Amino acid sequence: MSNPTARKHTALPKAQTLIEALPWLTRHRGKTVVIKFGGNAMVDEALKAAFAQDVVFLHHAGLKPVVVHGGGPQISKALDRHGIVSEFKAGLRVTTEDAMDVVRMVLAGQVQRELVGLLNQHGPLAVGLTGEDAHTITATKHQPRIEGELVDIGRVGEITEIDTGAIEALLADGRIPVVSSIARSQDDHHVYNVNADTAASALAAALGAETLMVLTDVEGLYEDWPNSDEVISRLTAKELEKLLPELASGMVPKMEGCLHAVRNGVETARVIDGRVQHSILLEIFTDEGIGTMVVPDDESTGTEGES
Ligand SMILES: Nc1ncnc2c1ncn2[C@@H]1O[C@H](COP(=O)(O)OP(=O)(O)O)[C@@H](O)[C@H]1O
Ligand SMILES: CC(=O)N[C@@H](CCC(=O)OP(=O)(O)O)C(=O)O
Repeated sequence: MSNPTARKHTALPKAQTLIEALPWLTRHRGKTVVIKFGGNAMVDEALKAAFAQDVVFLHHAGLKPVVVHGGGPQISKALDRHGIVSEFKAGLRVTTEDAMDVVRMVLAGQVQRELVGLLNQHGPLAVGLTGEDAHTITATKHQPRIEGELVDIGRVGEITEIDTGAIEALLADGRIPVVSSIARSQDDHHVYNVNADTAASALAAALGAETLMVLTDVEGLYEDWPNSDEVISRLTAKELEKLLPELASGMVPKMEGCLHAVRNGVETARVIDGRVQHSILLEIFTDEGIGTMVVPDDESTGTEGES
């Protein structure tokens, strides 16, 4: 027969881990966290399942997670199957009318459904929606300027308005909203393709979220990409603003999104490595964090690594 005292002792480290999390949980209880899960980070089944566990953990710990998902690689694969070539300009997908149908089908019908399914393995928690639903995200045609010229990239949207009503109602009902980055159009009765980083940051700002977390396929913002893998662990909005013109395509909407978020009331915006299992919990529970944290200018003197 096993010794009950020894059994209690082996469980002690688990109790200590829970107790260590107590100050963090007390500080963040009731706060909204917008988590962007990038298509490039959704690389295997175990990672997606661990992501769902982390989000459900935050929910049960009393936070209000809102998931915004990407799906760039998944869209490119589907377009390829339809014989449509993927082309990016200014980091955004050139989206013809035909491509838009595929984008919507993949984001809302495939990627979002899969995440909702994974989250709901833990209970009746997740509800999927797109920016079209209840006017959550409204956009107008986006025309980026490339070398001084306005360029037509099809049905790509620039967000003009966010209505947080549906998401707030779901949060109040104890649900986890899972949002696809498709917007209703203010110009016609069709829809727009919106970059998922941009959608996540606009939602974080409109919801008054405490944190925006962007999960991607690199460790964070590299100081001198692609020459070195030195990650910038913390920077202020002003410091980030200076860096923005030097950044390359994939990081541009992410870091612009982080800047927009912290300039509009979000306390911290973080870029973290979604290829690491349980990266959300690691970012939260380790003092130094594991990725890049952007803070508003007036918090530049805040406690190093405070999370
Ligand atoms: N300074 C940088 N630091 C890190 N990654 C960078 C940087 N500049 C460009 N990148 C690229 O950005 C990519 C991430 O963006 P993206 O491919 O759009 O990912 P996601 O699908 O997660 O949105 C990285 O894999 C990397 O190739
Ligand atoms: C306009 C635009 O580029 N939209 C993106 C939407 C998906 C996305 O942003 O996915 P990731 O986060 O995985 O990159 C696209 O069509 O790929």
